[in-house]
Amino acid sequence: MAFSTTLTNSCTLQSSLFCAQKSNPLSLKTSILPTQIGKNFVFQPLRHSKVFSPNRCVGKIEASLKWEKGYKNVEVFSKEHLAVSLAYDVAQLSNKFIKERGYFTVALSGGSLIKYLRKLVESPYAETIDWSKWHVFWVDERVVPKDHLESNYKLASDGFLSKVPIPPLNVYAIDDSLPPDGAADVYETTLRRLVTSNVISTSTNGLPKFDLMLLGMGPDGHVASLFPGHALLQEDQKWVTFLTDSPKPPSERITFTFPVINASSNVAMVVTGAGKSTAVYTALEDEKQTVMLPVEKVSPLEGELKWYLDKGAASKLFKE
Ligand SMILES: O=C(O)[C@H](O)[C@@H](O)[C@H](O)[C@H](O)COP(=O)(O)O
Repeated sequence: MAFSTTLTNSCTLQSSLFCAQKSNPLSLKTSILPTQIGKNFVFQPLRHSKVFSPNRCVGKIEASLKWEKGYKNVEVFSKEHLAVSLAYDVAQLSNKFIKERGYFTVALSGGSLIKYLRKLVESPYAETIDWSKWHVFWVDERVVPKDHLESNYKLASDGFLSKVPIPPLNVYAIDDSLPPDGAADVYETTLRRLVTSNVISTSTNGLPKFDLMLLGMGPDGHVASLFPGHALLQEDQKWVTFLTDSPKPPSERITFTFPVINASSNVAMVVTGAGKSTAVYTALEDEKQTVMLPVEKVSPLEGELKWYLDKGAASKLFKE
């Protein structure tokens, strides 16, 4: 429950407000959530500056808002403040897990997530995080060469990994010489080896338990390469699987399965843009749809899920 620690430290006032209204969290929009004036939201100051690190204060995150809904922790930021907050939280988790276990295992998605990690490569994190203990994986990857424009590895390497001193052997790209089925099998074998050697923790049900999984979400509610209506949503045996019919190009991909995603210690769901507001609303509102979006299946069994939204992605949550 590492995120909880961060949240409690940073937001005592809201936590008590949220607890008081937890039975109907969306009613918060009429009380402490923002009112909409024209196209702008008015945010209430939320955080106690005395419990912030200096860096957190510099980011003016007091202009964000947050509420809890059961296991779901949700924060809404400007895009800039989202990057500041995400970096702070990732750094906290990195320190915690390196202290506890000697490693920090992080699984990345592709997409816009990578640009929201940009503050991690800046001061103070660039100097203070013990990058030598990081082990980096991909939640999903397109089966293309590593230098291909569509490669999630290339995206992360160019925008993040090349800027920090993570040992190359700790960065687990797919074997891009293999077809999708072979690449998925080899990736799962790698995970099994790292679970055996305790680099990756193990959940009580014997699955790899990543310290942090960083997920994006598509406008259709997909996460990783697990798309609406696809048979892989039900995969419960494999840790890593493949598809050759991805509705989002490129068609050939490998992906972690939901059991592995939900075995994580921490899942950060980083979602921005008004184009995703309907899927965000569907995922966070109470009345369950007959057909669940993939994102609704993200529910860590022994861990913590936290949503990082921008105002566009959160916009439907605030409508009366
Ligand atoms: O390989 C992929 O296509 C990505 O891993 C994908 O799952 C991504 O995370 C979401 O589509 C969100 O992407 P955006 O944040 O760019 O919308």
